Parts: sequence; C-alpha cells; structure tokens
Amino acid sequence: MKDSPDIAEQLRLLRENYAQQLPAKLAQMEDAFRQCDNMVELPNLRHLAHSLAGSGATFGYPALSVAARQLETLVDSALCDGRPLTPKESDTAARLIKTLGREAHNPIVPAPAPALPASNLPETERKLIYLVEDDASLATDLMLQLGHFGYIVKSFETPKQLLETPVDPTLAAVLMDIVFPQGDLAGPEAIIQLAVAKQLRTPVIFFSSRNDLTARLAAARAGGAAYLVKPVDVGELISRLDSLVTDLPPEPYRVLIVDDNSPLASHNAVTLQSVGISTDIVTDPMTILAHLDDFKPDLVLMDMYMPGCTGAELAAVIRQLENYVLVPIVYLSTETDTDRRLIAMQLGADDFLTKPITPEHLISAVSTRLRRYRVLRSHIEQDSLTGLLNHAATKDRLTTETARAARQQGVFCLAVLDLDHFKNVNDTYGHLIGDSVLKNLAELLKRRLRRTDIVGRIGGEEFVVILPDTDAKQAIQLLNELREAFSLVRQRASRDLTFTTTFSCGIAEYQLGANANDTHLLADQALYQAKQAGRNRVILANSDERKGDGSGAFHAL
Ligand SMILES: Nc1nc2c(ncn2[C@@H]2O[C@H](COP(=O)(O)OP(=O)(O)OP(=O)(O)O)[C@@H](O)[C@H]2O)c(=O)[nH]1
Repeated sequence: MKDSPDIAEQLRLLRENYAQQLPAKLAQMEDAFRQCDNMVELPNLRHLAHSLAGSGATFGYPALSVAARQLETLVDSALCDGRPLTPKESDTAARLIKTLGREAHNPIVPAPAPALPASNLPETERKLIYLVEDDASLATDLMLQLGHFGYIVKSFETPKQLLETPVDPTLAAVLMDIVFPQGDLAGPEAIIQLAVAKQLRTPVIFFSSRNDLTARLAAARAGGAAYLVKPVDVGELISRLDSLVTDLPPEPYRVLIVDDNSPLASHNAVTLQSVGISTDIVTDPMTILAHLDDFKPDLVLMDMYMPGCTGAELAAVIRQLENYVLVPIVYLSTETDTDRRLIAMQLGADDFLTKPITPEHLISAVSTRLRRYRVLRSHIEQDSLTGLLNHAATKDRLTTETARAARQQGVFCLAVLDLDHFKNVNDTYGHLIGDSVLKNLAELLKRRLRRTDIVGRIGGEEFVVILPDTDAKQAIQLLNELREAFSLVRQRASRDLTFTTTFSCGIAEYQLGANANDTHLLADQALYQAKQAGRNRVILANSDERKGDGSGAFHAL
C-alpha cells in the first residue's frame, strides 16, 4: 500500500521546505565557525551541527548527516575540555563544513513510508441491523430492545421480503429466525440465496425456538456467526452483535513528539500519521505538561538535547506525574555514547532510537511499544466484569479532565449512576443475574456514549460518566435518555422470566476552580437526592452547595 496522496504530499512539502532552509542554516554554521575562536560561538556551532546531524538523513541528505555528526563530535570534545578548537580540529571542521555545503546539493528522495492500513476511520454512530421475524410482537419487542442500545433495526416479515429488497450498503448484521410458514429451515435457506444472489457478506445471527442439531447445522451451513435459542436474551444478543459489528477501529494510538527541531518533528509526525497514529508536537519543552494533559499520549518520542532542558530531565519530570509512570518514553537521538545513554535511561526513559531513522524502522519500533503499552494499560485500568474503567482509572480521568477544563476554562459534566434496589435484584434472582444487569448497563453506556466520553464502574452497582465539553443542560437530557432506555431493557432472569430495573443519577457540572473531589461530591449529593426523591430520576447538583470542604469525596467511593 502506498502513502495516501495527502501524506505523500505533506512529506514532499516538508522535504522541499527543508531544502529551501538548508543554505541559510549552512550560512549560520559558517558564521559560527568563523567566530568560534572566542568560544562563545562554539555551543552554537555544536547545536547547529547537532540539528543537521539529526535531521539531514530524514530529509534525503544522509552524507550531510554523517558530516554534521562528525562536526558535532569534534566541537563537543573541545567544549567538554573547555577549550577552543585546536588548529588541526579547525582544519577538520573547515573541511567538514565544505562537505556539508557540497552535500546540501545532493538530496536523495527518501523511499515512502510503508503505510499500514490507517486505523482512524470515521466513526459510524449507529449500526443498521436487518431483523427477519414473522412474529410481529416479537419483532417489535426486539426492535425496541436493540434500539435502546443504539442500533437501528429494519424489520422484514418474511425471508422473501428480504430477498426482494436491495441490500443497504451500511448494513452491519442480519438477525434471522429459522422457522417461517414458508418452511422449517426457510431462514438459513434465504441467507444462502442472498449470499449467492447479492454477495451478502454481512454477519448473520440466527435465533429460533428450535434447538435441534438439524436447525443448528442449517444455520452453520448458511454461515451463521451465532445461534441463539428463543426467548432471546437481549444481553447475550447485544454482546454477540457488538463483537460482530464493532468495526469501530481501536482508538488511534497517540504519540507525543518532543523535539525542538520543528521540521524533523513534523516529518516524524507525518510518518507516524501515515499508519493511523495520532501525533502531537512539542517544540518548546517547557510546554510539555499542558500537552500531556490535553493529548494523553500512549508514548513520548523525545529528542535528547533541547534548549531549556534535556530530554533526560524531561523524562524525570514525566515520571513524577502519577498518570505517566507507565507511558513509554523513547529517545530519538544522535547520541551514540553508551554511558550517556545509560545515564539518560536511568532518569526514566525506556529506550533509544538512533537518528537518522528510516520511516519503516520508526513505525515498527514505535508500534511495538504502543501495542504493549495499551495491553498493559487495559489490564491495569479495566474492571473485569464490565470492561469499563475501574475505580482508580476513573479517578485519574476525572482529575485529568478537571485540570484540562481549568486550563482551558472549559466545561464538563460528571454523572454518577447507581442501580435502584439492586439488592432486591440479587436477592430475588441471584448474584449471577445481578451481574448480567451490571453488564447490560455497561453495554448500554458504551454503545450510547461518544468515544470521547469516559465511563467507569467505581463500585459494586455504581457507575460514573464523564462528559467532556458538555454543559448541564445537555448532560441532563442525555442521562435522561439513557435512564429511559435502560428502564425499558428486558433483563432476563430465566427462560420464562424477565424483569426491568432502573438507575438513579446525580449530575454535577464542573465549576471553575473546583477540584475533582468537589465535583464528585456534588454529583454524589445529587444522586442521594435522586434516591430520596423516589429513584429512577436524574438530578442536577446545585453548584452553590459546593462550599462544603469537598474532601474525601473519592475516598468515600
Ligand atoms: N451481582 C452483583 N451485585 C453486587 C456487586 N457489587 C455490589 N453488589 C450488590 O449491590 C447491592 C447494593 O445494595 P444497596 O447498597 O443496599 O443498594 P440498593 O439495594 O441498590 O438500593 P438503593 O441504592 O438505595 O436503590 C448489594 O446487594 C451488593 O451485594 C456485583 O459485582 N455483582
């Protein structure tokens, strides 16, 4: 696969820009060299050489990189000794600068980055499902139930109707009964016809009151991805559907590039973007904290030597932040000295990549670490029953969101949800059924909320939803929709017994200056009011009550 035209074009422009700026950089270097007898210009000369050494090869000037690296090493050793260049070193430096001038006219067009399929495809909000069921009341009920979880359902009474309808290209799955008045295996037979006539490749879930091998075999031969026995357990159906139709790409990996060399940082960013990795660039290391909070990187790719502070110092600072103890920090540096590398690593970085680096190597080295980090993070952060964020991770996210809102003077809402009379559910139907209710609520929240919303389970039957960039009015409306939808979900206790249940919810809108505990305490108080007022309702906290000490709200979870 080739670079997308957009990315190839961006890379070409970056190379062109670099080539245009090269003569000025070389002129600066010659100036610095001419004045380097006075020692003041030596660090500048080293910095300029360092910058060219790191960036030249990336933009098609490998020999220039080599010469610049030699120059950097030479100047570095004089600076370490605290002396000017010796006459011999000056000769070598003059020769190297000449080489730089020559090589600046000899660019090689770098091979395009090997693009893997981009993973950040646009998100399709709601999935279209075809339901083929001759029992009108069951069809209506399933349509409603699936609708609560955010699916759009188009219903057909007979397989023939389905066969006669052009297949919608956005179709995500088919739910097909087995037995129809037209035949005991009319459902699977229709699916085979569809596959032949219309090349239907969409996943099919069969459901039937038949539970015999003949029916199951027919479904399997028709390529059925799942087989559910009636009465259909909505929770099971949703989890099967979700696993089959969730083509939502995984959230793109995020790499924060910290490099004062702006063209090089952009080049690396475009290279990573070509495989769907999302990037953010920090050219001024002193602004890194804001970038960390806003961008929440899965990996930090960092230059080692920058004005203001070194990469090693920055790595040490990042490691002091609780939320970034685990995030991989990788140096991308021209540093080859093993001792200096080891010292830099001791301060908190995980690895070294050496500049110049080919796009292939950069992508592969970064991707491996990103994958490992995400797996590790999900083990640490997920609640095992529901797959939502656990208590600690939710608390972290709330702290981060609070910091972001404070910095940007933005808004967000925090909703705390608690199932009503859940003890009764456990006592009446058993703990396992209670668990499936918890999973159904988690599923509903996951399906109905935006990807940018944060959902966690913070206690037995207590959930938290953080809604960035959402004001109180919008939050109330959304949570009421969710409350309504959940109250209509048919929970299955046994083959013949279903029940419904509800949740209460307290919402707090972030108030400028409040900390995470303040907001959480407010939402908790509103939840308490919702319970007192009769449950199954959403109540917004009164922000004037925020004057309490606010302490320990999260501890109380
Ligand atoms: N099935 C199941 N139950 C849980 C889990 N964690 C907590 N619970 C139960 O949740 C119930 C919570 O009960 P209460 O705190 O009395 O609240 P409630 O019955 O929901 O009543 P209100 O909140 O006042 O409406 C207890 O019965 C817990 O055992 C879990 O992981 N699975």
